[in-house]
Amino acid sequence: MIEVRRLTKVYGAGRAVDRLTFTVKSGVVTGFLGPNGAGKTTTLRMVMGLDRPTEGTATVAGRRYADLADPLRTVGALLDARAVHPRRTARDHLRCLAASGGIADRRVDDVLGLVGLDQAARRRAGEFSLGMSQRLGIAAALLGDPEVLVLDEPVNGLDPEGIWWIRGFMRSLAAEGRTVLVSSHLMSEMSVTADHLIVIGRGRLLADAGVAELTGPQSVLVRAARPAELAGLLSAEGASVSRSGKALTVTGMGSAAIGALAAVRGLALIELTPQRTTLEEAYMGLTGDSVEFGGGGAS
Ligand SMILES: Nc1ncnc2c1ncn2[C@@H]1O[C@H](COP(=O)(O)OP(=O)(O)OP(=O)(O)O)[C@@H](O)[C@H]1O
Repeated sequence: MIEVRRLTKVYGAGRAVDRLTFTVKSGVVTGFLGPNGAGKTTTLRMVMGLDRPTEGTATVAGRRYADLADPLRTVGALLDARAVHPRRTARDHLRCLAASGGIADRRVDDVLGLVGLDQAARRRAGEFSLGMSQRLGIAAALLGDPEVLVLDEPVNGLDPEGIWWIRGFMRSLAAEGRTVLVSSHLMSEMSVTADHLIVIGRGRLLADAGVAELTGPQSVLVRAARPAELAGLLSAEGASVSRSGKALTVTGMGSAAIGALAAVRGLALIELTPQRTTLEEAYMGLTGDSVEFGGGGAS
């Protein structure tokens, strides 16, 4: 578990992170979303003990990073995949990290296998593609077999195969009961990867909710030959109905139930369409006022 309480980071006159409070639970993938400059990396660096909070706390498994008895075995992070010695082989890079954390050499081969880099183990890390570098970074994060994983923009710049692999890998780590926090500025990516979302803008918390919750309650658009009759029937069954001409917007009842009720009463339907706010729309609505540099027009 990761717990962030009133976490604040001030740089000069600006607040990169502003009294942020949230909890990241185990067993699910939690997306950490926000536009560029929202404060995601700064937050993750404070969680990992790389930056000191101006105020507030960030703890992993109940302790600040600096107070962890065995940090590599508690939390692993991918913050900058290119932060490797370019002439060192992938294997040697991991062996150095393992040695510094008192981790046995054989774990290096285990993690290289886990991320699919066994064939590239003796190649220099400086020759790796971005996708391979991301895999190496994830291997490093997994060295201590930690219960908590923090990944900063792991799919940035990857091709579809690389994205697909990382997505599945994060899901499998969460399914093992680990805590997985992954940052992104792309809602489209997080909507297919994460179960839970923490959305920030200008350093502040904008939303902390399940993916389904963020899209709001589902409504169904129904067009019927005899709309007044159908509206009365649906209302009597407990649905909320608003009417505009032949079109009804129904909440509180799914499309299957609406179709079944109409069929039983012999009411012809012209259209029956579930309406759902896309996550992208929900995200734009949340972060619209908090982007650093808007695309034209007023900011
Ligand atoms: N070392 C620093 N000194 C001064 N300002 C900083 C520093 N690090 C970050 N900032 C500022 O803090 C704000 C948050 O930056 P941060 O990198 O945490 O955002 P982010 O959400 O990770 O953005 P991105 O998606 O672009 O990586 C930005 O306005 C940035 O310019």
